[in-house]
Amino acid sequence: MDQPLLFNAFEMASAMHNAHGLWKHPDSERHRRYKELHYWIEMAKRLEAGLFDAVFFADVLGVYDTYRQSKDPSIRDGMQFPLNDASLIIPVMASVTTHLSFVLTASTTYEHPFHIARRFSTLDHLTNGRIAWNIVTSYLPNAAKNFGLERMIAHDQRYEIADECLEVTYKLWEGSWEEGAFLEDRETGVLIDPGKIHPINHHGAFFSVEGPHLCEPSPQRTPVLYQAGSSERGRAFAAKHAECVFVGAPSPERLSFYIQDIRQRAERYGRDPQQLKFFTFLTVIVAKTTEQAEAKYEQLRRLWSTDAAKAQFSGASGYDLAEYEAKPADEPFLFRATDHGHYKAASLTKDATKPLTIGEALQKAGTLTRESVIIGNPIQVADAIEERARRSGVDGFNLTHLITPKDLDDFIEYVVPILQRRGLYKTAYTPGTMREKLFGNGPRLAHDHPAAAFRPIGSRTDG
Ligand SMILES: Cc1cc2nc3c(=O)[nH]c(=O)nc-3n(C[C@H](O)[C@H](O)[C@H](O)COP(=O)(O)O)c2cc1C
Repeated sequence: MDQPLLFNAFEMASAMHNAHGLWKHPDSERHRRYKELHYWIEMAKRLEAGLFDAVFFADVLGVYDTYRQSKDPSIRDGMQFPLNDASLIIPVMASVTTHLSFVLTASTTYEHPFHIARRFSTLDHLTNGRIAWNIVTSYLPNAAKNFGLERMIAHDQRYEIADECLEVTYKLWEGSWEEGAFLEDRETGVLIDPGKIHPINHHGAFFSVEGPHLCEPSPQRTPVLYQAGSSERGRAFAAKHAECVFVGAPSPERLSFYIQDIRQRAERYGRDPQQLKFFTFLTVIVAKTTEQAEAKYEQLRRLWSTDAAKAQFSGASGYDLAEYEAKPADEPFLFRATDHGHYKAASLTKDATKPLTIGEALQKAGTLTRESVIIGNPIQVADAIEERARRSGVDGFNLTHLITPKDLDDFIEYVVPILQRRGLYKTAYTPGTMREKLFGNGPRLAHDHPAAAFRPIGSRTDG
């Protein structure tokens, strides 16, 4: 690896996030303090001191209620519920940091592109160009019902809407305001030149937007674009739009397949395939000694909530695992496409290292399995991270922290210095916007990105 790996703290403005049942651990603070402004101010300072690239705020717009056809298993353990709006937390975190970037999730299915464009322009201004958009189409039935629908829009149809949503935001961010529109000319009495502000007059299958964009061009204009699809349609979308892509798969080899596949698809869209950066999940249980780390893992395993874990898997995949609990455990656990997300089901079926029975799949979905975490002393953890990156070709990780904020402190104290000595972790931030830190080619989207086609004629090669 010729450059340091990238590390995001995987977060949510919620009581618990992917640490099922661990609110019961004596060191857990987040389930009480996630509501406090000062908690997030402390978090921002901690992450910047630890030289994290970004804090990645996942988000959903409903409660997971597929498992047992009930919201109770999610609510009981605070599984991604209660859940606040991270867009209101980010400016506060930005005010106490200089380099830490922020990834905010927004749904193309339930949020209108005009709103999305204004929110991200505002955040790009307030963070001085340190904002990214994690583009999601949303996979929860309760979210559909929260926005007036009887049932979810079909999986691939959501990506059709997402494609048009992105086109509208590109027109607003990249094409509506020319450079130099802000004149502040006291002689002529013109603050902003109307001749440089343009409507977008978008009329499409799903959206109709006249414009112009209400916001003045921000440092990046278009936020850095993240996406995490692993289905056929999801990978096509990522290849067309994403600068940073999440891939979740149970083996480095399967990760590598997805990375190469999406790079090849990006090339077919006329994009430089090396301009995409790939991230995957990482969960670490580290302590000074192997024995202490193993003891920590045993304690977490005992506190783990199988119900909350199955609620998350069922909601993300559309497989009500309660139905599988009633089937013979030795039957094969097979993939079937649902209108939820596909990657969770794929991880236990077509991406699995071997075919699984229903009993094996239920065990993996419901427990804190050894293969889902890296356990060990600092050297062992650093070795495992280095090997996973080398075998898969990922550029970085989304670090899940099971006990928050203690696990982040442990990672920064024990693992970061070793990775730094190996050249695998930065020792200082580089200057500039989030996009400049990631790609080193200026603050704007690359000129071969589809958004560039919406720039005013004279400025299409910017970026
Ligand atoms: C690291 C990661 C983070 C994700 N964060 C969110 C999120 O915050 N909200 C959401 O609705 N979906 C989230 N997803 C799910 C994706 O948006 C998408 O639905 C999923 O990858 C399935 O895509 P597919 O159906 O194209 O395979 C995330 C997925 C991954 C791998």
